[in-house]
Amino acid sequence: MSEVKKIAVIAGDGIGPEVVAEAEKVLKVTEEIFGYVFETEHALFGGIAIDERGTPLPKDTLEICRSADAVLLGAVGGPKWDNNPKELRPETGLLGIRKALGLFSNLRPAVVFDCLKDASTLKPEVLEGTDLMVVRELTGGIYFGEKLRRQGEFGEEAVDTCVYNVMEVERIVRQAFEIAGKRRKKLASVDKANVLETSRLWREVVNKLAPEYPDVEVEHILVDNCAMQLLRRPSSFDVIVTENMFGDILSDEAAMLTGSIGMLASASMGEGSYGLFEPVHGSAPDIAGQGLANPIATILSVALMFRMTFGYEDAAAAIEAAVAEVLDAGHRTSDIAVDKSKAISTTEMGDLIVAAIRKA
Ligand SMILES: NC(=O)C1=CN([C@@H]2O[C@H](COP(=O)(O)OP(=O)(O)OC[C@H]3O[C@@H](n4cnc5c(N)ncnc54)[C@H](O)[C@@H]3O)[C@@H](O)[C@H]2O)C=CC1
Ligand SMILES: CC(C)CC(=O)C(=O)O
Ligand SMILES: [Mg+2]
Repeated sequence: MSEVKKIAVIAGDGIGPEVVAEAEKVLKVTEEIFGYVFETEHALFGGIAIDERGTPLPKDTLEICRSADAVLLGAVGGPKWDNNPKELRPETGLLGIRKALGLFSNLRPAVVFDCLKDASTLKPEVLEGTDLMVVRELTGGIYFGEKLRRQGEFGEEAVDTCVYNVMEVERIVRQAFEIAGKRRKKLASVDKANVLETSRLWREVVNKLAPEYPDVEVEHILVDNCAMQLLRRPSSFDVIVTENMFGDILSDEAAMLTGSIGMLASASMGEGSYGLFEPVHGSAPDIAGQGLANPIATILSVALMFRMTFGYEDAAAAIEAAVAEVLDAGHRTSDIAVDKSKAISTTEMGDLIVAAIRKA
């Protein structure tokens, strides 16, 4: 019997439970077809944990994640909690779990499916061949810096502080170089070095490490230019490495290359193979509870888990092939449908992908 792999499952808020339910169907069919064994343990997290336990990140949830081999997360957040004090916001729990688990490296692949080119707002010829990976520093920068309010010369002021140290930059840049070395050997380092001191440190570190990776071509690009070039020449990008906030923004922009943020998976890793796997998107309160959510981002996050944490390349490839097969057959959730009248539901998309895995 295959070794039991423990997966902490966090559904979260909004569409989180809907898309995680589809991903759990994929876990089950993988056990059936490939003989792998998963022990899942659900944990409360985010807004629902605030409501039920008075904190977005209960201690037992962190323990469940720490004792697992990997974490599958849906999404957290919603208008209900937006005006809470900082410590009672779901997003604080998200930043907290990333920091607590040492997950400094957020990998966000964006690959254009040929059959989905018409789902993008960009011209098909511009999208041709787009296959990029955003490597986002995930536990530093302005999201984790000091935040305060104070009385200034002109009334109340708010302050957000951005800090990066050499160690934080080196470890994410090294990962990005190594990833680029296994891909098309091009690394675009994105910063705002013409203004920000943290970006000047970032660029110095990239330049210091570059000689260790002579086969990787390095491009330094300012974040505003990169945001524009992502729409102008997306297929020219291989690996993008950048700090936390820029990566957050650019990876959502990359969603439009693929047709929808409902297509974007992610892996949050530390130095080892342990990881937290979640869709790039959020809890989508505007469509929650309507069966509209595209589960593919979460299902492809399971494929990333199989590949990066468990080494189950066969199962990872089977999931990715099943997603491609279902999309090639013309099945679309509303976010990627040209003819919305033909759109299928979250559960129908999940069932079709499971059937395609089973049939393979
Ligand atoms: N990792 C996480 O848990 C994240 C949580 N959030 C939280 O989510 C909440 C909503 O944030 P938004 O800015 O609206 O971002 P969002 O990513 O939840 O939604 C942005 C837009 O994309 C659509 N969308 C998102 N996922 C989709 C899917 N799977 N299928 C189809 N359409 C999808 C939504 O309907 C919405 O129109 C906020 O509370 C935010 O803080 C936002 C990003 C990440
Ligand atoms: C709380 C936010 C940083 C979540 C988010 O937007 C993300 O991780 O992409
Ligand atoms: Mg984001």
